Amino acid sequence: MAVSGFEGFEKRLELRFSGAPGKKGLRRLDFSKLEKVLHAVQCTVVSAVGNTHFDSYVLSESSLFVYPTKIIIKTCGTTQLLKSVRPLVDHASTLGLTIRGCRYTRGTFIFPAAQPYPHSTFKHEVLYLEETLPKTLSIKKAAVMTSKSLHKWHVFTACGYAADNYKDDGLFTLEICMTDLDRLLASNFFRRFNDARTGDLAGTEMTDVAGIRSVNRNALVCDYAFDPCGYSMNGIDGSRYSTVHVTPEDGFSYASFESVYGSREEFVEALQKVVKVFRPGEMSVSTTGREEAWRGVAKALEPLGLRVRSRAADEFPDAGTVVFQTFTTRRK
Ligand SMILES: C[S@+](CC[C@H](N)C(=O)[O-])C[C@H]1O[C@@H](n2cnc3c(N)ncnc32)[C@H](O)[C@@H]1O
Repeated sequence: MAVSGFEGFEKRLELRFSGAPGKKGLRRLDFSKLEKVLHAVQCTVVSAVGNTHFDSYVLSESSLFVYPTKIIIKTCGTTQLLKSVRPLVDHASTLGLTIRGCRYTRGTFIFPAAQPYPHSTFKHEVLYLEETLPKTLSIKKAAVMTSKSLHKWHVFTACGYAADNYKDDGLFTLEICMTDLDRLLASNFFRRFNDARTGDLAGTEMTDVAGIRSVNRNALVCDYAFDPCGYSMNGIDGSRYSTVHVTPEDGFSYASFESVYGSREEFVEALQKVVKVFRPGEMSVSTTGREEAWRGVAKALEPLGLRVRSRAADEFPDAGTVVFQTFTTRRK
């Protein structure tokens, strides 16, 4: 942990592959190999669950999702996420899979000086990715999407041939980053002193008490409570994942939510439920994929007292349209 506090803002990496012989693809990767990759990143698995579509792991610092031809790995704190790129590409190759696309995103760190190389600056991260990814991923773009506050959205994407470029599959990814959480609501993510319970049991209670279960009642939830505070959960619902992470400490409180949606109607309800769980003073909402996904976000947040402060949009190879919007409460 940084001397001053825990860095909640996650780094997120998505690697897309092709050529999976057999249905399981990357899911055939030995757990011991995954553990070694995570060791290099400096985190461990605390809980795991899977279904017919994918495997989901709650990590000591956020989450990992393994699909037959896609890996999403999200880590916070002072982890070195990008150290996973080379071993993941190499392991995939031993399974007959070739990397086709890479997407790396993150917000603005609360404690940037505590980040180790290559996460010390976005420039270092981009150079590291460019040096580490196979040269075949030659269509690249890196950009920092700005806002009226300190919050920025850092995006790097890379893919190979034009044929590997982004294809609209009707889905988009929603990523929410919330800071300055309501103190009373944040207290739901502190464990009772000496409660003598496992992280899983305490996590399940937090999921219910905080109202996270109601965000998607169809999801199978894998949750974990850290000691003395902190919470992570992965939800799995068919082929779709959702994930929530909470750093509740006052002064650097942070919570994130991420999921995949097919329609605006679907996600607007989830967005409102998530905001009610945390009542953040400030938040950002990033939508990646379908261009029109951002519409309706401001209207959904307005009744909850959140006012749009900025909106930025850009196009990325392998990702489609990214729209980054920031909000503040009226009390600010
Ligand atoms: C891993 S969780 C959630 C991470 C997520 N990115 C976030 O900040 O929302 C981080 C929270 O758990 C707490 N925590 C307690 N023990 C921890 C551990 N061994 N590893 C990581 N976090 C721990 C941290 O202080 C922090 O409040």
